[in-house]
Amino acid sequence: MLLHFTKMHGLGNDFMVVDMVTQSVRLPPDKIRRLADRRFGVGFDQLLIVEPPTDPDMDFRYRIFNADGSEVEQCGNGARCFAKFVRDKRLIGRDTIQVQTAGGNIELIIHANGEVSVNMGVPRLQPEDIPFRAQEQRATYDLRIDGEEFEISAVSMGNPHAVIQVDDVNRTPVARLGSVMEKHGRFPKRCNVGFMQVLDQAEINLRVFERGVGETLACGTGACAAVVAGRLQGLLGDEVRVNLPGGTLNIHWSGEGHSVIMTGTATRVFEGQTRL
Ligand SMILES: N[C@H](CCC[C@H](N)C(=O)O)C(=O)O
Repeated sequence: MLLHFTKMHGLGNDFMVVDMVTQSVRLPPDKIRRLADRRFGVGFDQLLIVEPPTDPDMDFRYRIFNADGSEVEQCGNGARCFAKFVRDKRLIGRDTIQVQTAGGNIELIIHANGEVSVNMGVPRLQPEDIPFRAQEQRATYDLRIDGEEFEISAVSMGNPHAVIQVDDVNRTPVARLGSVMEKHGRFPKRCNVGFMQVLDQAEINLRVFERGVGETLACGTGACAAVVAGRLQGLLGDEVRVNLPGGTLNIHWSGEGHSVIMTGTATRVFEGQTRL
């Protein structure tokens, strides 16, 4: 059985994108893990599946699997690549695309310059919606990681994020702290871990240790979660440039109850096929 796919990335966060509208293949977790392997398989941070919607108001359904085979609720960089993929494959003729995901429905807008804006929906801050174990919703929570006390924010963009403010992202032990924080007991579904260095009200540096993957070159939902966390602490304004190792995203959020809008590039690397 041949599986056709497109290799793409959003600021170096890389994806194997599979059209399950015109082809149909079963991809169990062990097969996903093998495909994710950069030596024995295609190699990716996430596998993105394009499917027909089950919600008649949506154009497509978008499923996301981490390199470890776990299915997750949302992927921001992947959403921009999803938009480019369905337009390039002529699976849709419009530049505004309504997409159903496990983490909530999102709207993708393809701009004339090739950049894509994604309405990522309203961030979820109530502990039970993240999910995060806490008595009440707060802007920050005290947490012990590896014997050290940290002040973190907890935000869901459909997927769970912890955000930790640091003085310098380049001097932060992201792998050590991220690997402990990802599995912290107060996040029942584990979490993505963002390390945010606030430069001023309109710009941050960010590194993200992703749930089920490890540190990636960029994380779209992580960028959204960091801006939400920073704004809730009065550190950031409505428009923020987020500098990630793989490039910069523009995030707009005008406060609680409003949607987060993420804008950035999407890149196709190559078309491929693999025998299953
Ligand atoms: N790279 C993705 C995030 C994937 C999130 C996944 N690691 C999870 O377990 O939630 C992004 O651009 O938003």
